Amino acid sequence: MINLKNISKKYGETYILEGFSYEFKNHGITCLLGASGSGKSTLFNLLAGFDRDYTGEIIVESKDISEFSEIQLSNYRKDSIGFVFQEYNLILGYTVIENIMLAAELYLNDENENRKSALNLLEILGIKEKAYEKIENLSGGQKQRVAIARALVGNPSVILADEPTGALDRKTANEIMRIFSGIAKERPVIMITHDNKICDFADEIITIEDGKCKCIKSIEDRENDGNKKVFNKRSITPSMKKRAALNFKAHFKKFVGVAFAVTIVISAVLMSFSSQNIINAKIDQFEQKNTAFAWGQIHLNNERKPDKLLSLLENNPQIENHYLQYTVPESTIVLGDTKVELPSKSFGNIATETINRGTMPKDGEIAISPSLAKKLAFDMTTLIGQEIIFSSGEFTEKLIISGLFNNSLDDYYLGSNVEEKFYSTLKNIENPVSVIYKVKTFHKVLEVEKFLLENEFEPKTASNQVESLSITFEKLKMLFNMVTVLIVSISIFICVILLMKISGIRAKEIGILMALGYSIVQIRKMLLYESIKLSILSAITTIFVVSLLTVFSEIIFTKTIISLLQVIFAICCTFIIVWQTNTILNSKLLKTDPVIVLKK
Ligand SMILES: Nc1ncnc2c1ncn2[C@@H]1O[C@H](COP(=O)(O)OP(=O)(O)OP(=O)(O)O)[C@@H](O)[C@H]1O
Repeated sequence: MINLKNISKKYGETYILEGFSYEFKNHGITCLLGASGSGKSTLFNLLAGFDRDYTGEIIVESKDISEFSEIQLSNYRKDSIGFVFQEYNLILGYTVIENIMLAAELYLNDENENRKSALNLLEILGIKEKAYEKIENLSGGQKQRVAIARALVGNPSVILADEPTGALDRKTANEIMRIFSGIAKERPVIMITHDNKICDFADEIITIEDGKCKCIKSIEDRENDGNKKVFNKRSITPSMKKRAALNFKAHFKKFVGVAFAVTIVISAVLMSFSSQNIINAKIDQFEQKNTAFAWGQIHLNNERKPDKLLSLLENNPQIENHYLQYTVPESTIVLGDTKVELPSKSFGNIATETINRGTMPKDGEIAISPSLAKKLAFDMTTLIGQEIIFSSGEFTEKLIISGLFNNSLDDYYLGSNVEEKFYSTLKNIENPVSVIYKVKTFHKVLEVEKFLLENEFEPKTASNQVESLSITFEKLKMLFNMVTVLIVSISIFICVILLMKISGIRAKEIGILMALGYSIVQIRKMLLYESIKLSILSAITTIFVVSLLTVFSEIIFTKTIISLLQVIFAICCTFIIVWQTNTILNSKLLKTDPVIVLKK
């Protein structure tokens, strides 16, 4: 049935097998003994069709396997060979029956029939009661029985066993060998071993010496004794979708781990964007409340014409508004029956005043000093929000008191629009006292101030407060960014470790599938379905985590800090990252060398 003709195999310039020839008998156990490094595993890999780099002929069931294509080799492993390994090479996370059905599915598409034949084999091997147990809960001997059942379920012509008792104690090893003796009645069992005691069960013993075969013990070939078994082969295409689903179930915890790790990375990035949102929102809020901080004022000397300054302000894109200020005449403020007369004054820059109650005046508002407030009401705190009538010359306007600012004199500040309107009603105004300007954004105050100083104009601004606030905001942003970078780094590290670990486990599984006779096309399909499932799971995890973050942010910041666009971005990113990473890992997995992974 198996005839090795003049096999030569070398690594580099060293021949491991050189003119190795041997014809295996059609049944019985053949032990391949030999010193370590003599070439036993090399021969095993050639017989299995894992290694094609050799000369000579390997004739199995009248066909030379050296002429097989990759697909034909997969079919050869599926139809002709049943593998048993020292380390069992069963799929962890699968149950006993699932491991056996993994091989059975290659022959028959009927789940019930496959289950029946798997249970039947388990009964023969004495572990039927373990059928629905997870592989990791079995003893070494039980695992090897499962591996034997898996090897037999396809009814192979040959059993190839690599140190099948190497991990077992003597008693269990003998039990397993008795099973092999039974199997060997119908087909050849070729077994690599170091263990001389195992050879007691062997019908034939061969060894490799100087790359050639040396027969130590032989039996009469009983090929023509009329008991030759006929190996019926049915070949079908197993459902890789179903296989992917089972894998997904078996590795669910690991997949969830990966999904969460990726989600945390994405959420960390999202939080980084959102923290910028929070900071910007806080700055905006502050600016809204403290619009006067954006004002600067430049006093004009009599001899200095304001034309150059006005043109500088006009052309500066940071400036939102500017106007000339004049000395204003006496004025009156009326609140109900109370009327207060106020002297002539020039407006300063409210940005440099300290507001101790309420806010700085905006459009249609006025801020007053405490001494003036006292003249208007007994309890000055009640004044905020009240309406007064301000009049001076021809100008009369109803204004709301926005706040109280620190000043010992009877003084007031008008909202900028009111102030500007007021100037337009003044007659005979020729000499402006100062120019006042407003920058568009609060944190540009310092930039504009620097620009004016460079042009030899010295503005009066609230630069000290603005600077300290800007530094605080910057530090806050930096802190957020550092925390984000830290979280992202840790998450990426966890992701890489998890994916590498999963990849290692998966490589072994891919090796097992290859040994069982699954083709690369089938394995690629299975990995594709798994990738889709993992990517969807990761996207769902992201939706879950982002929803939680949104709820928390609403509780903590009392508003949504993550926009819908950011959520969609996070979900898409998760899907793409997982999909891409998987595609790269899967292409590496498909290049798995079963020889290497099955030996580990
Ligand atoms: N991929 C390889 N590249 C180079 N040399 C290799 C390779 N695989 C095996 N060898 C060498 O070929 C020789 C035979 O190795 P092989 O694994 O077949 O021996 P073995 O008889 O199975 O040994 P052991 O009983 O220790 O498993 C050794 O000297 C080994 O170093």
